[in-house]
Amino acid sequence: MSEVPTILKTIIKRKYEEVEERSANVTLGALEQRIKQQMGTDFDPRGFTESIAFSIVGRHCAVIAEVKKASPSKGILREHFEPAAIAKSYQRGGASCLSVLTDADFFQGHEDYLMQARAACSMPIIRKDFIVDPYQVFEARAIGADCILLIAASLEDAQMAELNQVAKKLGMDVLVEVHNGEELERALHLDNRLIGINNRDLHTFDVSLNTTIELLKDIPESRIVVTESGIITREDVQLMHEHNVHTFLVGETFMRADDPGEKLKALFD
Ligand SMILES: O=P(O)(O)OC[C@@H](O)[C@@H](O)c1c[nH]c2ccccc12
Repeated sequence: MSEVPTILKTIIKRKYEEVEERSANVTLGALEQRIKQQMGTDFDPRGFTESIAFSIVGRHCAVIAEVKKASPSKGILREHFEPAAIAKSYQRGGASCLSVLTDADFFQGHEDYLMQARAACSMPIIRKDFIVDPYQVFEARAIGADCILLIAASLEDAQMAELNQVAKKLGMDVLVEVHNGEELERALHLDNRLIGINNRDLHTFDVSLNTTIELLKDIPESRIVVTESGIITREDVQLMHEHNVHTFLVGETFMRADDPGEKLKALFD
């Protein structure tokens, strides 16, 4: 693997500790039990990839709208933070899916935020966290996540393949995130349709939409490309459409707006 950015290293180190702490508290068996009990209820997977594919066919555009209170690079993004109200606003605004940060230490997220957002809408949700262990994948399903994020930069090939399989077995979809050619090549070996290209460089926090454009040529038509981070203006959206990228993951621009769903409409309608 190429060099892992320092912030990511710090976060990942903490995640392994977190898994230890959490699994001592709630066993994997207990999580499996909870998942079983919830079968046949509103917790059943909502079809994340399917919702995106449906929006692209119907309106040539799919937006994964993020619910994020803060980030390590920007600090607090939204003081008045109510995940249920934000989810409703996003649904009115025409989002296809939601992304909810559950990491507490670096993004001020929480599992409860995902559950609150999901109960308030009918959209599928990705658990936005740093997943390194199958335990977290079970945890994601137990709280109602429909999709998980796997960050290629922080995972070995075998680990990524295993986490991908565990997610699929539980009925969830997977978004594999890459930032360069080497990570993309590894991601393409996975049996998975959604490829996220993060425009944010985790070494410098610089954002460049060229990251998406440059990596595109190596991605087969059968995959769905999600451009992630740094989408701010209608020109940004237009630029992506010109390159045949129609799926967007947007956080900060919406979180800084009074009404996130209205901002979504203003950017994408
Ligand atoms: O807030 P932005 O610039 O619109 O970016 C959203 C999303 O791409 C970003 O939050 C993100 C991309 N990959 C991540 C991995 C972990 C945490 C967060 C992220």
